[in-house]
Amino acid sequence: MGYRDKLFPKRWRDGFVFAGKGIRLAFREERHMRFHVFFGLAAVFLGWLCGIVLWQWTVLLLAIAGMLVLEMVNSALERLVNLISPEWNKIAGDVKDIAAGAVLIYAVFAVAIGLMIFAPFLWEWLS
Ligand SMILES: Nc1ncnc2c1ncn2[C@@H]1O[C@H](COP(=O)(O)OP(=O)(O)OP(=O)(O)O)[C@@H](O)[C@H]1O
Repeated sequence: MGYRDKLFPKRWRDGFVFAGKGIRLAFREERHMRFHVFFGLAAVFLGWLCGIVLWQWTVLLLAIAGMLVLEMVNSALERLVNLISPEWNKIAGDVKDIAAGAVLIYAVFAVAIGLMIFAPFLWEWLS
């Protein structure tokens, strides 16, 4: 076993490679994922512009990461449902709807968090 394999075993490296593949796939093939990445980056830029403090960065990054993760889980579930049940099936539809509902709930809270962090800065700029 080489020095590199001892430090970072091949199965760990493979894990990162597969995860990276999944992230690229979601970004390339899922429109909503690109939408969330765009708004996440816009929020980070706005945070930098406004000079938000550490706790605000923490909350903002948690909200963005949560949104991206949830969207990816939703996309994975959609694909799994399409694989298992390509025909119409009530339970298959329920699974997709519940997962989509979870994304919507998170998105509403993420927007609320964004407003709570940035509204005071926007208010100051406007007044
Ligand atoms: N196999 C199925 N059986 C029953 N209902 C389904 C099935 N597939 C989809 N549906 C219903 O149609 C809706 C839309 O499904 P679809 O696969 O187009 O997902 P989507 O949310 O539009 O995906 P995308 O994120 O790619 O736009 C689901 O939320 C569900 O209500």
